[in-house]
Amino acid sequence: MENPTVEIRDLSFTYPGIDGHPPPGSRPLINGLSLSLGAGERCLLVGSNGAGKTTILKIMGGKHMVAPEMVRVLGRSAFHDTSLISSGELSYLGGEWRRDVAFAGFEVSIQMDISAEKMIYGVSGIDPKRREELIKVLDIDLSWKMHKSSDGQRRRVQICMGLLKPFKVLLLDEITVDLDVLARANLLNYLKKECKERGATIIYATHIFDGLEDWPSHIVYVAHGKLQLALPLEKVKELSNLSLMRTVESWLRKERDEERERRRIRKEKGLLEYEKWVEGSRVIGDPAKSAARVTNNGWAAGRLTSPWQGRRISFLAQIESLGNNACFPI
Ligand SMILES: Nc1ncnc2c1ncn2[C@@H]1O[C@H](COP(=O)(O)OP(=O)(O)OP(=O)(O)O)[C@@H](O)[C@H]1O
Repeated sequence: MENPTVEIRDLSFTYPGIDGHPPPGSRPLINGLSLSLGAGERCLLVGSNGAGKTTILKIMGGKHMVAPEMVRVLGRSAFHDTSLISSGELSYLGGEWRRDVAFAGFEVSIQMDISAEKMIYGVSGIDPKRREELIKVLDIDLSWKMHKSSDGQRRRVQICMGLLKPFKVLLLDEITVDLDVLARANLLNYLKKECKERGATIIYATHIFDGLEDWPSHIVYVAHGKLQLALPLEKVKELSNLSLMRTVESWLRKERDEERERRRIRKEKGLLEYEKWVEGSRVIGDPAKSAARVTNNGWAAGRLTSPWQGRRISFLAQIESLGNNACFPI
């Protein structure tokens, strides 16, 4: 793809342990993931709980350090180039919204005794027309006091703040849970328009498929931190005559059944049925015994190269059978 807005190349990542390094014997949480997205594309990021969606979005949003060549947004690394976020070119919406709303590089409490108007109009350099449109789309009452608002009302203000600057890339980590049906539908329409009219790129991780049937241009499915599938929506529809939600449900069911089967076999062989967890990372077997195969898998404080570079992306066998055209150009 020429000039991708988002480019992930062979990304591997492990949450660091208390000493700042991957725990002994840990396997990367995100493993050999590659993906390219272009201007105007709306990508739905799907996967079961714990698959790694939030971690991937946070890495793209510069919240975790990886080697700069592993993740490029608008040709830059968000972790190393903070102007990507502070300029508003890259916007990340998700995370601990109940406490804070990140804006222009600052964390502002969203539960203070402050009005929606003060928060929204307190941001300088915003196109007034864009601001008015967002207030209308999200149906925000400017007199709402943040400390006395409902979860959904606060959420609308948070979303408005995150969209005030005309982003080029938007990362959404399920932020519509508290929105009512109308607010959600209006927001999704607005975001689609942003991609179509301004060429923005959106990556949206969600479990809620209501109103999404024709929203995405691409579907990306991750399981256990690995890319399983990355396809244009039409291709997914060609492959499955089920609704998008039922299609994703069938993928997750298959994944769960395979996982159960793996556990059954492990148990049969007298091995540990479940993987052990050390410092939030997966460890197979006894961590002490497996210390010998410690690898640094992408993350290292002050270290900007990865031994995993150059590894090829791996897909499930079922996806391989689709051929190379099944994936975004990488
Ligand atoms: N700060 C952290 N330190 C260590 N491990 C973490 C941390 N955050 C998440 N994890 C682990 O990383 C794995 C992936 O988590 P992540 O939040 O990325 O998944 P997800 O696909 O977004 O899940 P969900 O759909 O439940 O939101 C999980 O097993 C989780 O326990």
